Amino acid sequence: MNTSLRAVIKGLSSPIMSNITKRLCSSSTYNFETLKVTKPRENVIQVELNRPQKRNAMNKAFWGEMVGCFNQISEDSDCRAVVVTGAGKIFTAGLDLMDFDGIQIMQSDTDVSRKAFTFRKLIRAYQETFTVIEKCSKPVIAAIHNACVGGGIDMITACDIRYCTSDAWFQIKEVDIGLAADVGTLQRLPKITGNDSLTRELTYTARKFYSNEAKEIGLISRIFDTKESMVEGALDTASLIASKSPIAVQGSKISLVYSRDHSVPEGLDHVATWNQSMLQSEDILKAVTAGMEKKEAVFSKL
Ligand SMILES: CCC/C=C/C=C/C(=O)SCCNC(=O)CCNC(=O)[C@H](O)C(C)(C)COP(=O)(O)OP(=O)(O)OC[C@H]1O[C@@H](n2cnc3c(N)ncnc32)[C@H](O)[C@@H]1OP(=O)(O)O
Repeated sequence: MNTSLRAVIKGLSSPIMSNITKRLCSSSTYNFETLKVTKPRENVIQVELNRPQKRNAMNKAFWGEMVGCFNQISEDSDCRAVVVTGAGKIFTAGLDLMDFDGIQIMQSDTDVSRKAFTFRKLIRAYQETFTVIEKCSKPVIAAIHNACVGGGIDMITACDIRYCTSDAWFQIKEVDIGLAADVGTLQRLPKITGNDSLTRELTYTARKFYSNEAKEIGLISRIFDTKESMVEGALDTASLIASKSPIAVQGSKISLVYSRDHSVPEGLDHVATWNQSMLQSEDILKAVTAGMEKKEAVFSKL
């Protein structure tokens, strides 16, 4: 941010503006029980699912913390790309079957319709846990090793880019525990793979599928031999993204997400409206000049 803008923002005294000032002028610290958040590279954040003893199963705390974490990342001007990894033996075992808000709702003896309303609120809240990844303007790369089960597929399908290890396997497990997947897989996977028939097969049968098939169907874009090489590869991609104009990268993400859910004419109209402002960015001159001079451009924080 340039000095005069900083001064103007600092001069504004309302509580909302002072929050904005804090956001723009200071870098974030992250503190979560189920997520380990680090900054392994310049302008890159790594979010590690961090319950290895429980195979990174998604417990009550996790569903809330993801929302807090990604909202914070969205506002963090020192972050331009994110890598999501899993600690320990596997990426994630999906929903924590022992620590799930639905258990209390099921056990309560309230009227069935009232229970239904409560369940609806819970499901909508759990959906938000992964939709925040899509809403986050910074590109998010999922780096998946070994198993990615149930809620794990919901999560990775909300990410921008997916890498995995050669030993990775995937399972849309929900029918095996008696439910229809409801936090994103059924909506996002067919759009990612463009294969409706296969999405239905994988959903109805809950059969495991492995890294090669995941790559063939377009769920995964790169396979690595080891977790270490995959995480390095994901961080390299994140660093490359972070070296580009944040105006260009974040505008691209917003346009891609919008266009996925709209017609081509609507998408074109949306990006025209977007770029009528963004084409005026200083980043364009910086990028073009650096390109001509064969130098690296340095872009201001966003
Ligand atoms: C509104 C709802 C929205 C969300 C819906 C989401 C739905 C889903 O995610 S459906 C899928 C649910 N997940 C499962 O059914 C997977 C169950 N786990 C396994 O099959 C295996 O654990 C796995 C193959 C993933 C890994 O096997 P491994 O041999 O490596 O580990 P284990 O010895 O089985 O487990 C180690 C400890 O972790 C605990 N654990 C594993 N998965 C879960 C889980 N999903 N929920 C709770 N806890 C889990 C396991 O109990 C062991 O704990 P401990 O006995 O204390 O050592």
